[in-house]
Amino acid sequence: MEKDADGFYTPIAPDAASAAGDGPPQPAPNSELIKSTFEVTVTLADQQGDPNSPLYSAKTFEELGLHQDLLRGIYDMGFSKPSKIQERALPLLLANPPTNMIGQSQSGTGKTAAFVLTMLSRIDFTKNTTQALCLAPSRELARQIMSVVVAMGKFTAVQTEYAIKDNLARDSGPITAHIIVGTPGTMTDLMRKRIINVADIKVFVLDEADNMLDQDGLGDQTLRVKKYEHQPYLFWFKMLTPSFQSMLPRDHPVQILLFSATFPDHVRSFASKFAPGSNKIELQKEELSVSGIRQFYMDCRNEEHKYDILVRLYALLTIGQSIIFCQYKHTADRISARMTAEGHKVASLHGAKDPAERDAIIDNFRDGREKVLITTNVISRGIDILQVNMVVNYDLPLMYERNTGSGGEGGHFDKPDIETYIHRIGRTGRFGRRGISINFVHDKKTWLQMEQIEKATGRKIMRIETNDVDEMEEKMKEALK
Ligand SMILES: Nc1ncnc2c1ncn2[C@@H]1O[C@H](COP(=O)(O)OP(=O)(O)OP(=O)(O)O)[C@@H](O)[C@H]1O
Repeated sequence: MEKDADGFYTPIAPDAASAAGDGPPQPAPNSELIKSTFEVTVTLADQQGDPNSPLYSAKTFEELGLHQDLLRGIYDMGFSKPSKIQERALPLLLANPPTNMIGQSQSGTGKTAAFVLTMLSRIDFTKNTTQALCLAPSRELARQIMSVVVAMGKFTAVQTEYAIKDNLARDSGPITAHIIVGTPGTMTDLMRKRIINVADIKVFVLDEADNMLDQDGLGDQTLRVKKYEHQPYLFWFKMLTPSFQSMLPRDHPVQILLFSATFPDHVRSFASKFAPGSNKIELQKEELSVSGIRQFYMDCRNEEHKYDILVRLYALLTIGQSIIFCQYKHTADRISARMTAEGHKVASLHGAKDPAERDAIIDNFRDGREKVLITTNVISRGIDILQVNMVVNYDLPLMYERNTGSGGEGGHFDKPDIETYIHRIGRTGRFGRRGISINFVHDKKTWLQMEQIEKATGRKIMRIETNDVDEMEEKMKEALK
């Protein structure tokens, strides 16, 4: 397949975009071109035609035949041209009759706009009924997706509603919003109670689909089990997926869209069943993460040394914004309390905090009022904050494996969680920007785990000396240039 240097543009500030006034919508002024080097494979559901043909890619948003109101929304957001995934996916997503899609593209390459435009394009605004549902694994991501729906739909009559915890009044009546964005547990609950009416649903989107469709103990992957306490939405989805699907309307087809930066093999086949007959856009295995993210590691002596190094990095962490990932909520709380007591300004966010507090913490971070966020996997996926230029894996992401053998009760966290690693580091280096990630390793076991990650992702992870702060600073500043 031909390499395409044209697919990937940096955004420009929204206020610099051509204001959406009267007359035909105008693209944002030329933005700096960034070479897109990754390759995608397109497989068409009907096996007809050549997926490399220009017919299957759109170099401009106009070519897509989008409604003027949507074009105005896109340009108002400062987008001038489609990114590679948008260029490839949108013609397939918008074609009639609607076809399902499994869309894979690296973190920060613009998948959200692809599925949001599809939802908005398919809404019949003359009807006050729910016509599109979108599920995301965390409330933070659901809120972010909603902000894109609202921004892109700014010049349409779209009505939206959340299906996230504590967002609806207890006695709220039926929802009539065109698009509902939420998390699986609340969405399913509202569907069961018939507060959400699915009769007119045309589009159903699963963002971070591989995560939510991970069937764990099924098929030949019976041993690959993640521990639900650490990813409770997996539990929800595993329990609810079959009933969820059965709640969707049967009298007309629903376009099912599955998007993610990762689709591990054991999820891929289930995804194909969940979204039958889909067009597929897939990444090569060795291109799962973007090249703009420079990856480093630091050899720490022990757990306490990890903390010391983090504190020594503080000045660097606050040059832009940074996210520190821990395996456990209590670790995130402990190190943030300790750093705060020592006079550093940091925030911590995890799933045990109440919803209002979570919203305030992520909003503060998004607006730059907090510069360092210490967290768990809860925001490892999807969160798009362009100023984040550093990600620290204070603990490497690990997956839970059940013990094998007779009487194999319990399990252990020993195996690196490659997908979560790819998503975590993808919180930086968004849309062609540069970013750096640093892994803390502190013993042979963690070193070997990191080696497995390096092998699986095919990207070099460079060592940084922990006892030479100047070298540390120099290397990092160099990487961000
Ligand atoms: N065509 C475009 N022109 C300019 N900027 C864009 C364009 N498309 C998307 N962006 C911007 O790129 C950033 C990343 O997009 P998005 O969050 O959709 O990435 P993603 O592929 O969903 O990433 P992830 O896998 O991490 O969820 C966003 O800030 C978005 O506004």
